[in-house]
Amino acid sequence: MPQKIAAGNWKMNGTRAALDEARATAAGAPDGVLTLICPPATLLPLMPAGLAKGGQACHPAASGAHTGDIAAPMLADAGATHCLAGHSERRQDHGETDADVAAQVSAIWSAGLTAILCIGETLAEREAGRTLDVLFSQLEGSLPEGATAANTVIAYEPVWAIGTGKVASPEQVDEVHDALRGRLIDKLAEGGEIALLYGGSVKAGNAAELFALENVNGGLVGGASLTADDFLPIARALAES
Ligand SMILES: O=C[C@H](O)COP(=O)(O)O
Repeated sequence: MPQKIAAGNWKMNGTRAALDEARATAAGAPDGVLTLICPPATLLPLMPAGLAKGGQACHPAASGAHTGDIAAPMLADAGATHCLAGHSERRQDHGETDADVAAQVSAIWSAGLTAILCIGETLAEREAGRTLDVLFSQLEGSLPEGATAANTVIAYEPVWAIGTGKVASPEQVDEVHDALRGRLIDKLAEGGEIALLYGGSVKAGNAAELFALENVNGGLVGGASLTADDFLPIARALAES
């Protein structure tokens, strides 16, 4: 069985005052689930024990003259075990291509971290009936050779559902996750064991029905991961699924 993962992405939110929420989340994290928070890099070394920690992005190089960037070994040094790659906000705001994302995933692996590779279609692509084509193409282009259940997690995040309050329906998520699972099994020896997360307006009220789906192994949660009151019920719903 793939690992169950409740992953929070704090995005560009949080100063030291937010560490109280991380502490409360760590204190209430349920057994049987990897509860992970990807805070801003400034908070990474300050995060409490009892939670897994992740970076939100990294540069493909291990060091060098890249002002403002963060390298995967620095994230590892600051306590991260995971790092997101290819989040749609990075693809949009920073023009990251599949090739850029693949280079980041390789860097994440080289630093001994697990990559959480994000893929997702826009509303226009969904309405044009291209959802699976887009996702398979992102998978092909942004996941290098060598993915295993230990070094890779895939997060399906429909762009139109991120931060909009519009969660994908269980039918839509089920269809996509089943297709992704099939593709991973076809391509990779450990494709059946790689955790598949859903992301996009996950909250306490919809978590249980999403996590009940066969190929949904957890969530990548943005807004509802910022407080323990919002995030813990999601992690608990996953533990009970
Ligand atoms: O990384 C998290 C996703 O972008 C989902 O964000 P959201 O839960 O605020 O919609």
